[in-house]
Amino acid sequence: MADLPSARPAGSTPLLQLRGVGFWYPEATSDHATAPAALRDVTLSLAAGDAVAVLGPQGSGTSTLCRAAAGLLAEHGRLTGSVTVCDAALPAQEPARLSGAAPVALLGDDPEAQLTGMASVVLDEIQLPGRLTGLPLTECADRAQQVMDLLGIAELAGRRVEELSGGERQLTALASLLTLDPAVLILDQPSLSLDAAARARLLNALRQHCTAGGAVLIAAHQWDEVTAFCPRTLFLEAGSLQNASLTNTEKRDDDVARLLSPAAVDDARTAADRSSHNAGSPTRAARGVWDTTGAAASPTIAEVPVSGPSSAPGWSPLLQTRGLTVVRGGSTVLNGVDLSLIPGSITGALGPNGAGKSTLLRAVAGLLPNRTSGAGATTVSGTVLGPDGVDLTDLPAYQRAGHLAWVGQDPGVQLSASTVEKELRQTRRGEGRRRRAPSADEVAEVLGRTGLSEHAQTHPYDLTPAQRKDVVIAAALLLQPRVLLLDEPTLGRDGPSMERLTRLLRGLAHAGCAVLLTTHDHRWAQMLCETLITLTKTPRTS
Ligand SMILES: Nc1ncnc2c1ncn2[C@@H]1O[C@H](COP(=O)(O)OP(=O)(O)OP(=O)(O)O)[C@@H](O)[C@H]1O
Repeated sequence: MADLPSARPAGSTPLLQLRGVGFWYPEATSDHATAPAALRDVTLSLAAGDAVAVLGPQGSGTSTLCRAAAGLLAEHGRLTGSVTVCDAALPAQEPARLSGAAPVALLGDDPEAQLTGMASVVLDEIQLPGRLTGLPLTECADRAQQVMDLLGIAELAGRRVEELSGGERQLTALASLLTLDPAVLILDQPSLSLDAAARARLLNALRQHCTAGGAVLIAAHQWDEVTAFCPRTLFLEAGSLQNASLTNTEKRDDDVARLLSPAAVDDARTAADRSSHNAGSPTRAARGVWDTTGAAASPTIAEVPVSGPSSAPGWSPLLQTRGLTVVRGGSTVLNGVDLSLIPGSITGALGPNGAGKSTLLRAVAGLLPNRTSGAGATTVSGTVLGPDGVDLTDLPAYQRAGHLAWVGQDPGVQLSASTVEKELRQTRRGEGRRRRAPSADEVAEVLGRTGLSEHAQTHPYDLTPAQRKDVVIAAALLLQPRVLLLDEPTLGRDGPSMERLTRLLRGLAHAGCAVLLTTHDHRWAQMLCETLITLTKTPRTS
């Protein structure tokens, strides 16, 4: 950005330098010599213009590395080695004293924790970091306008934060960070929830950041066009950076040129496709990274049969919608959606950010009660029929739950217990006085199916966002639903987790369940779903 006070040192001084960084979380610090480290001897240097992707499976330490690089770890465990940003040692460095130009800014990987909760309107949220760092109001407004234009979200400026879709929230959080014009931009899974067009705009923003002399560090469990943007790819395994790094330098210029051409959306996918077929792709898969560009090739996923009981004659739909229409805040979000889900089917709902995918699932689950006045005015019309043709249209959510289970985009809102096991034990199946808690064996079984066996006694908020989603999926499985509604189940998953999810869903379909899911991972959806529906975004009238 032009004419801003710069926190960047001149010349070739590294903007970010980690030297021999080790980190132990508090529970491991008592026995530092033998306890497993979350990070071990990590050495990494980023100069002006550098973009580095650190890839690794869930639990490998990618988020810990991001927080260490941002100076956010030392108080919560034992940190060894050193971290310097723009020649200042962290965590002593204080961004607030640098006249609005922050040396380092971090976008975390938890979509539920990215927004401040201090602003009710998007424009205020985006301006907030600048205002907190003492920038003049006009400067805050100028920067906010620039980053909203860059990320293509100017239309969101006056919207209420609580009304945003998942992708709109992610873009708002990114915009807030960019207003700080940080020297080092640290992004933990920045593509979470973003559609292809938004990913292309993010790439453009990252390119501008690097061209202007900044540096970018991206951490991810998934390979996509945003990680492919980085000329250097490193792998993290059990907290250690591995020797086998993938240098994309020779293809970078070509790929980036394509990614940023006018047809950036299609080209972004093409470039990532091409990258996935280079020598690095097997390396990524072997290291537990999910390749959003090559999902169909996974042999372990192909093992589970696709067809369920739907092939038997005489099965009637488990879920039907007729003319399902949702109007929110005066704008039509869903317009006459007709769906029919037969037993054993997996249906994918695709569409850009804000198209109404979550709204569809919530409307089916009965989670959008009619409210005719006020800021969140919502009207739902049309018909929803459940298993055996039972009319769910006028039933409240808790009564629909006997027929279908809903796993929302944000798992946090569905969790309330202090351990994973307690959360699952409080799931109640059946109706009225016949409702009963699941047995210990039933809980153990779903923990195994969702890969959570080792985490039975873990607090859900000590899990990764993807694992938290698994807890909610496990609770849904305990309800033995005939219809499963699954909102964005792929977010933040590594390769093994994606394969487990895929097997789980195919197993459910094989047992006769009907699954309706939403995702931005189109390759995965094409491989998994027999039916794909695409929702389009309707222009807002207010
Ligand atoms: N309470 C509300 N009042 C007004 N508009 C709302 C409300 N809640 C959601 N919306 C809007 O409805 C539209 C659809 O949102 P929804 O979350 O269903 O989109 P989505 O397709 O799931 O998007 P994403 O891919 O980003 O998750 C968005 O424009 C969103 O801002």
